[in-house]
Amino acid sequence: MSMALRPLVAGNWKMNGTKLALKELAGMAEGYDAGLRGKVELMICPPATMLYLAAAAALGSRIAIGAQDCHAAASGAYTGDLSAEMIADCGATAVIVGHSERRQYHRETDADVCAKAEGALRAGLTAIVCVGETRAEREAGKALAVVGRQLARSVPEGANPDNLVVAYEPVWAIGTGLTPTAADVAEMHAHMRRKLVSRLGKQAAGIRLLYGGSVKPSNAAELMGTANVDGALVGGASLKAADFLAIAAAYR
Ligand SMILES: O=C(CO)COP(=O)(O)O
Repeated sequence: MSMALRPLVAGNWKMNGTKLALKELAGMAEGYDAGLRGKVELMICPPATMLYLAAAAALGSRIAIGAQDCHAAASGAYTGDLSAEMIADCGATAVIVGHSERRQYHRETDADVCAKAEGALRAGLTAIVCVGETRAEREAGKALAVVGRQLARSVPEGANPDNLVVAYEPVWAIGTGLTPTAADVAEMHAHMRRKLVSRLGKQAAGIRLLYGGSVKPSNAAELMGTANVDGALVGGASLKAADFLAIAAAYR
């Protein structure tokens, strides 16, 4: 944890949740107000179908709402897509871009991710840019190089660090119950910090670097306590208020 940065614990609900899940959000808001507010920022990224309702429900609780993807353009003939402006119009304040599931299943390239991040910044949203190596890349000793390259190509030149969050999500750790060691996370996050500072300048020291991939209540304190880890991007364990709050409680 970097002492100077306000930690962020964000939940990515992926393609889970109908409006019934708003009761989990209400539970999160209740737990947040009862002792976590002021210590950690919380965000939930529900499916796009829930953004408007979730943002309205989260009003007053100060849990931020984000989307999981956006199109790079502000508007146009892109059937089925959503622009960052539309996401902002729903009351969301952030959007995840370049999640490995988008890179894998939708063949998004670093250039696509960079254009989406630019769209997010244009619309006044915080861009949460995801990077991470595959198992084969880690086993080949290429993890640092792969993530360094993704960062160089996916983070917009001249981005304002205030509106940028970077999430390190090793692909092999997502949904598998496997996590890197704290030493591997520390090495990767220090590497990411150096790369971002050399690209964006000194203010990049203020960019929050999240770890994501099988974060659970049982491993949150160790992962969140690692140098240069300024929070978490949580998948499965963000679907239930009790688990999500137990992870955020690493910052209590
Ligand atoms: O992909 C993730 C968050 O974006 C991580 O998912 P899990 O926490 O389910 O491993």
